[in-house]
Amino acid sequence: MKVGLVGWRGMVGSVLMQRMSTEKDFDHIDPTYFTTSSPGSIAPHFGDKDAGVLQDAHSIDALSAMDTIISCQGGDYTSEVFPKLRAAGWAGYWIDAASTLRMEDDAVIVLDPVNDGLVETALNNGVKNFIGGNCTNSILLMGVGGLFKAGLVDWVTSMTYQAASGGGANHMRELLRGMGVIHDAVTEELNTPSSAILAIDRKVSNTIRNDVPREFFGAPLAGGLIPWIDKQLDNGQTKEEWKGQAEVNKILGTDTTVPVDGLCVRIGAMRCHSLALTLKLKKDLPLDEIEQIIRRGNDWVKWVPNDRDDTVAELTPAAITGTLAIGVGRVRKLNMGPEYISAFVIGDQLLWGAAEPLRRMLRILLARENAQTGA
Ligand SMILES: NC(=O)C1=CN([C@@H]2O[C@H](COP(=O)(O)OP(=O)(O)OC[C@H]3O[C@@H](n4cnc5c(N)ncnc54)[C@H](OP(=O)(O)O)[C@@H]3O)[C@@H](O)[C@H]2O)C=CC1
Ligand SMILES: N[C@@H](CC(=O)OP(=O)(O)O)C(=O)O
Repeated sequence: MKVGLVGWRGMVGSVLMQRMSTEKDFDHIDPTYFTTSSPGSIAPHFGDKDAGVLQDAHSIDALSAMDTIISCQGGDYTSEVFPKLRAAGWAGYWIDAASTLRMEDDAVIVLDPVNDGLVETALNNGVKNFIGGNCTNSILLMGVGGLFKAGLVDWVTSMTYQAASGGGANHMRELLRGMGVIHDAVTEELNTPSSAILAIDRKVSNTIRNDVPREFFGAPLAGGLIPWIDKQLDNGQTKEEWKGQAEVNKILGTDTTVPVDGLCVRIGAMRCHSLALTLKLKKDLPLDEIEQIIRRGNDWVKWVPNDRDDTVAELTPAAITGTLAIGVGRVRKLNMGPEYISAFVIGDQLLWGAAEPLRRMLRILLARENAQTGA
């Protein structure tokens, strides 16, 4: 299969290349690398394959030669190039990390451990556009998808704690610079055990207000949080919050909309998104049964018992970052009634939240191609 890779050197694209190398995906494809900035330069050698030189990511002719294109280049690129490519008659598979096409009727939001049936049906029906979901929603469903698939969820509120990486590489750098600025302001006092903590705190507060950089986030993130992610909508939701219900229901292919809503908050984690959930179940189930349903959701659920030691050791960004595990813990019955449960879900937003569903979609296409050719 001739596979065009656009956006391979960006943050999401780099994680995708790492995962494709680890999983030996390159053994099964004939890769061509595209660039918006340096066509003609030497292409990278992922999977030890010589791919010649970088092709122009705006060349409809060059793109049209591909059977499948995977783009991590971003929404502006998709908006500009995708319609031209289809208008030129290209009938290949388009796999994309950007949100641009997600809610289109002729596109499926791909998260195969949760919606492989829907993906299969779409392929059989000739659908060609497969788009990765919003990171928060993919992590939510990788965590508690078992409950949704069992038809047990009446509604869910999702209060999120989202990492800097969701904004991109510059946002991660800004967070780290901010941490450094704060530390620099009180280094001397920190090295003096007798210094007064309230004096340190006063200096830190002033530094956060005045000196922590905010060019990319628009507010100081280091030492704080920002309870707003993405654009403002007329109904008071942020765009990130709006995506919750829209995407979760589309991923699941629900006939009746399951309400999903909550507040999305940016915090000073690097690349792990977390969600504190309140789920109203359709019936009162014992906790051990709920645990089994969640565990059976998919192979990546890492169940964390609701006790202190396990939670602080296993249900944190420090434990989850860089792994494909989706931590699910703090599951207990809430005071509101026996059908109300809490859950805390955490995952690496560059893996399941961005790159992993894309490479798995490629694998699904390769498996179909092999089945058709008898290879
Ligand atoms: N960040 C996230 O968490 C998520 C992002 N997405 C989607 O993925 C898209 C890409 O996001 P992300 O990977 O963060 O974007 P990046 O900004 O990291 O990369 C996008 C492109 O920028 C160009 N670029 C310019 N300067 C550099 C540089 N110094 N290093 C690397 N690339 C550079 C590259 O294009 P070229 O090689 O052509 O110059 C690259 O492909 C987003 O727009 C979004 O639609 C989806 C889910 C999550
Ligand atoms: N908006 C997400 C990251 C992202 O890229 O989302 P989307 O793929 O829906 O645009 C965040 O900031 O954490």
